[in-house]
Amino acid sequence: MPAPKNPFKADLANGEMLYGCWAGFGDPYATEVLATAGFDWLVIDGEHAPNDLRSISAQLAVLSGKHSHPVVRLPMGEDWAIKQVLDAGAQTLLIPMVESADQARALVRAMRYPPEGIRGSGAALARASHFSTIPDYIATANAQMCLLVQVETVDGIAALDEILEVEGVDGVFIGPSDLAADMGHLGDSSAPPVARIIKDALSRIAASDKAAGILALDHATAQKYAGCGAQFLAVGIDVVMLAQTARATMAKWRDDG
Ligand SMILES: O=C(O)C(=O)C[C@H](O)[C@@H](O)CO
Repeated sequence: MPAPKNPFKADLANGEMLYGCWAGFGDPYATEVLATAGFDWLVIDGEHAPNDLRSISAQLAVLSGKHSHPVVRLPMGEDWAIKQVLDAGAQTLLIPMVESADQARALVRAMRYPPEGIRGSGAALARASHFSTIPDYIATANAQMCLLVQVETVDGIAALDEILEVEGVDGVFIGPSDLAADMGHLGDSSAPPVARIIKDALSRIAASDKAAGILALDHATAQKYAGCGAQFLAVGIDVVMLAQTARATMAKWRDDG
């Protein structure tokens, strides 16, 4: 019995359009609610949301068997952290601030068991192997690993062509907020210089053998990014959805009664 198939990795390779959403409450109950919406992928965000290994593991558990595929984002691409979340059962990682092909190659190796990589062998006690009930897990896990690297700085954009050549990278996600900040347009990813770079980057990624990904919170921008070649397209953040809906609801009753 092999490691579980990664449907998200397969759908990316088949050119499927995949719509995602950020899961930012750091809570399995909220992520389970979000999964009822039917998004193709959900980002369990360990970079900007209050997540730790326990909360990430709990969210992986509630998403097991559901349509929404869990994409775990780590704060940074550290080998030890990658080892922990893969053992917890993550198969798809989104790693921020990737700025070189060497960095991307190191991430590929960190996600794979030897001889292809350096992932520590601890599957015997890991949720990933269903606690040793998948006898062939370590022999078959590498093929199901899906690596999404975030290119979101001026240096990262400059290295994009080399990053696109790295075997084992499945997708490249352009981080509009951080890219705008690094370009001197903090808080404004719609600034013309930033928009031009994003458009060019998405089209170059889409023209490669990798999938292009990005996040947009308004429909028009998301459609524009899709038109530029974005294939895994995040179209919302759960925290923002709740905050905006709650405030609008109170404002309406305060105004209309
Ligand atoms: O740079 C970006 O934009 C991203 O990487 C996405 C953000 O981190 C996301 O949390 C929305 O702000």
